[in-house]
Amino acid sequence: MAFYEQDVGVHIDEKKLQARVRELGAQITRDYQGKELTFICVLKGSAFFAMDLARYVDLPLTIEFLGVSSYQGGTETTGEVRITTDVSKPMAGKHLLVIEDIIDTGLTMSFLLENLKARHPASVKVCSLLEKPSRARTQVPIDYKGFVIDDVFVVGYGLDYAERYRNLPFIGVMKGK
Ligand SMILES: O=P(O)(O)OC[C@H]1O[C@H](OP(=O)(O)OP(=O)(O)O)[C@H](O)[C@@H]1O
Ligand code: HPA
Repeated sequence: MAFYEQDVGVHIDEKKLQARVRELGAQITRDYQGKELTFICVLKGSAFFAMDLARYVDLPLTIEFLGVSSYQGGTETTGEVRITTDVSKPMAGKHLLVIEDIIDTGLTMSFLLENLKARHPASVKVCSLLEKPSRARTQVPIDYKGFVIDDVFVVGYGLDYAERYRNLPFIGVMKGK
């Protein structure tokens, strides 16, 4: 039995996940023709998604990482979003695409959009693999969306529970959470 099977069930399998990531990459490629794009990968959760997506984007692409944390190990947000690592360059004049694994309450993304817009980029758009609309506390625009999910705590493909399960190649659901 694999290490996760007792606690985690498959929610979106690897094949479906990769097919959708490929479609999103093609859509982004079409929409940003003629432009230079900057991915803002929101750590840690979006790391796996962002790196797969980048391979499907056929454009000149700069990759920046921005670390934020608000769940701090549990299944409920603390409501306080903290930047743990900032991007390495000024963002003024750049076309930014913020890459997230999940928009749950929306608090992280709404904080990030306000923060990034204050840096005077040419544009800011949002790409999130998952959206959990039933838990939204604030409305955030999602320009590119992978899947809409129900109110379940998901793990895998970057998403964690107490730092575990990020390395699963599929989206799983925690049994009993
Ligand atoms: O819409 P929200 O309710 O704000 O939740 C979404 C955020 O929560 C998770 O990050 P977390 O704070 O757990 O940090 P991590 O990515 O390092 O796991 C996830 O990666 C998003 O960034
Ligand atoms: O469902 C989730 N799983 C893991 N991390 C999260 N951060 C917000 N929602 C989730």
